[in-house]
Amino acid sequence: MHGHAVALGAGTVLNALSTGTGSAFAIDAETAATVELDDSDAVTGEIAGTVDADTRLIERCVELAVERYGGGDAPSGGSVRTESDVPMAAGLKSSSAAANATVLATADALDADPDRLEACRLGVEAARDVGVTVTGAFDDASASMLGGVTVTDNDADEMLARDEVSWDVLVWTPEERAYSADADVERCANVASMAELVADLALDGRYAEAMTVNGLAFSAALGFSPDPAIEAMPHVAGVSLSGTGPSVVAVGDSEGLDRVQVRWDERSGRTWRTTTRNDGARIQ
Ligand SMILES: Nc1ncnc2c1ncn2[C@@H]1O[C@H](COP(=O)(O)OP(=O)(O)O)[C@@H](O)[C@H]1O
Ligand SMILES: O=C(O)C1=C[C@@H](OP(=O)(O)O)[C@@H](O)[C@H](O)C1
Repeated sequence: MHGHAVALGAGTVLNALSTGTGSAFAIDAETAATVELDDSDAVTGEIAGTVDADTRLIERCVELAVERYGGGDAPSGGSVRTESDVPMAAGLKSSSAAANATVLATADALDADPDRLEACRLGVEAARDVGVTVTGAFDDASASMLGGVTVTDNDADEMLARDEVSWDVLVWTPEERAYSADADVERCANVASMAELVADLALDGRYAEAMTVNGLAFSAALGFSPDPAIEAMPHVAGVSLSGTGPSVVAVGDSEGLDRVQVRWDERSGRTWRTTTRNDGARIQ
């Protein structure tokens, strides 16, 4: 029984670590998952291009999805392999993209075509089970699954708003990695009043301004330099540290982003261009 699906990476509008309310937007970077189900009594995971990466998230996603969509004589085991354009633990929602793609690929292997939000909640449950998240990251997971920009309550796994956006996007991804599970949650709690302001802006549809305020607050709270954002601000609609970092994302028009790219190209790491996506994850 074979299944295949693709889900999207995302950038941050509001980091949920402070208040539980979060917001993210899907970008044109994809993670693909291929699932084979059998009666081997165990699920094994593999992440293309890595040797010692943590495969527990995708293995747990297969287990939960088989339980949910498999019925009475469900297969007892299988394998899952992901291939991803989304850099791991760089703030661009690699975990949400991997979980969503794996849940949908498992459903595909079982000939199911689940409701996308329900499938997304299953990936969030898997992320909580294996401890790769602080709040469950329903904000990131819903943007990755549905496309567009979402605003969510991560304590209740509820959607507060969803919109379509069409921005060019510039991303700076330094070499370092920052696992969400290691983030300093207490420092994030200190900027709760700023996070509330960001949520108000986002719920008003002022996503790009919300992002910029978020970036200043959370780069300070999490100990990242605000310099890349300050350089970008005169030329873009919005710019923020993405998630718990280290990537920084800027959105706006192409000419403004060109000007910022010249500056960010001088930094170590990778500066790359993409766009927002409004179509979300798909079974293939
Ligand atoms: N392509 C992938 N395949 C399987 N698991 C992945 C993949 N990418 C990320 N993960 C899981 O997500 C974890 C990183 O999550 P996190 O620190 O939240 O980073 P991000 O901000 O990129 O989501 C990894 O340790 C791994 O468990
Ligand atoms: O683990 C979590 O609960 C979260 C992690 C952060 O994202 P990253 O995983 O991109 O760092 C943050 O932006 C999100 O709102 C919630």
